[in-house]
Amino acid sequence: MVAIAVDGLGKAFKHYPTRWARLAEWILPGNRPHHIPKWVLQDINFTIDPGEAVGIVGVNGAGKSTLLKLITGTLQPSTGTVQTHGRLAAMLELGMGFHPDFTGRQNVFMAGQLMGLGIDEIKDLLPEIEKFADIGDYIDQPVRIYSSGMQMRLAFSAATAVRPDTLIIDEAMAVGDAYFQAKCFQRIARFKQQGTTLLLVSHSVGDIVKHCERAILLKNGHVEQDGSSRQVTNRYLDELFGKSPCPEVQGSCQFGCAGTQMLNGDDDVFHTRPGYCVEEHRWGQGGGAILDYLIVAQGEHYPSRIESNAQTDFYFKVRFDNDFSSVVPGFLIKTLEGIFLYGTNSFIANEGRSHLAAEAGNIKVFRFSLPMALNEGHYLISFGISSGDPLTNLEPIERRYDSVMIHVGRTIQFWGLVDLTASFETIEQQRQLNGHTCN
Ligand SMILES: Nc1ncnc2c1ncn2[C@@H]1O[C@H](COP(=O)(O)OP(=O)(O)OP(=O)(O)O)[C@@H](O)[C@H]1O
Repeated sequence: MVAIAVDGLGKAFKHYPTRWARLAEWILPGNRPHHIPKWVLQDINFTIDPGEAVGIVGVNGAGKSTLLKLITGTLQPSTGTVQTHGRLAAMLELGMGFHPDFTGRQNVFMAGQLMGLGIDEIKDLLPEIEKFADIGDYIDQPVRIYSSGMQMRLAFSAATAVRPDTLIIDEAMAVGDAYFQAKCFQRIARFKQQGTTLLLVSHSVGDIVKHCERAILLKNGHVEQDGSSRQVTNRYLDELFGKSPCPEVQGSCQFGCAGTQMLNGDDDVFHTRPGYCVEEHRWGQGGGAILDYLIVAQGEHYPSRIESNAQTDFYFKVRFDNDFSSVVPGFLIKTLEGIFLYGTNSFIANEGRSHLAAEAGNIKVFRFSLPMALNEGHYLISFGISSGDPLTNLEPIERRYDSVMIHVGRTIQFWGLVDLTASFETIEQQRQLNGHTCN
């Protein structure tokens, strides 16, 4: 028996080209239809086994929420079938359909009954629901005065008061604060251990990889990929950031071959390289251009995954169109959320010893080498070339911010984003001697 079986599922919404078309269809029901079917899901097929944790990813409008609504029965399919087994709890949208004029407590009773619980059962569960939601006296206030985070707290707490066979969550937890989200994920993890099937829609690749072993990528209403969450989320990020595979330079040869390719050409091929982000921010005052880049780690060019702490070389090639008495290449790493993790330039990295000049027509390749002392995740790389005095006034010739995305693999060596390479020792500070304390 499977937990969820989706077979040939499709959903078309009615799209009316004009205001009058809707009216015409309403007042002339027997007449020809005045709408155009807008298919948002077509021919979706998959099964989910009991106890599996599956993430659904896809860009805005890909059909994720519609799929969950079809699975939970909130929407009726236009084609195909959905079968679910066991008790299903779903957090589809904020507030789980809470009535704004009723209090939190009254809403919990209504939601509990909709989930098939009896009044006495709900009464027994209420103290635990209140404790988990932790919204204090608001439980007796009308839901309309709740913040979105408070609604989500109460909704999650009520929906998961009894372990469901299948738990379906649509991005709803994003409105909770970090502490409450962690509490929710702890509960979800416990349910998973006890056999609950999980279906999770999230734009957070980290959450999908952490909580789901499998993921499904929806694209334009179709299943684009169904596989391990790591592979599928990588593909999703490629969709988001526009990675363009470049098979001729992928592989595991040493730097020489691609390095020669980099050195030889003078075309701008930056955007053709694996990991390139179409949404880069490219700017500067001119006088040169960053044409190409290469990443080498573990003996691989453009590795799809860099092991945490692996020594990594970032090469980038610059064409100079003007003469510069001093040029300064620079390099930055940020998280996908934009947190600036690390930046350096040739001057800082060489402790002030580096002085570089360039003439119009020169093409130069620069390299920053560093251990990828970061935790698992995706990061954005920026390259820059500036002119002027690195101590007083640098003018950007060209900067390609957030132009490359890298994926750093899992580590068990530290917690947090960055490996600050702490050392540890036990210091024996005090010794007891004959009842006296000696330092
Ligand atoms: N009730 C509706 N009537 C008409 N079109 C709808 C309706 N609900 C959804 N759609 C359309 O279906 C498409 C898929 O929407 P859906 O909300 O499922 O996408 P999604 O992947 O969940 O997006 P997001 O990441 O933005 O939440 C969108 O183009 C949306 O406009």
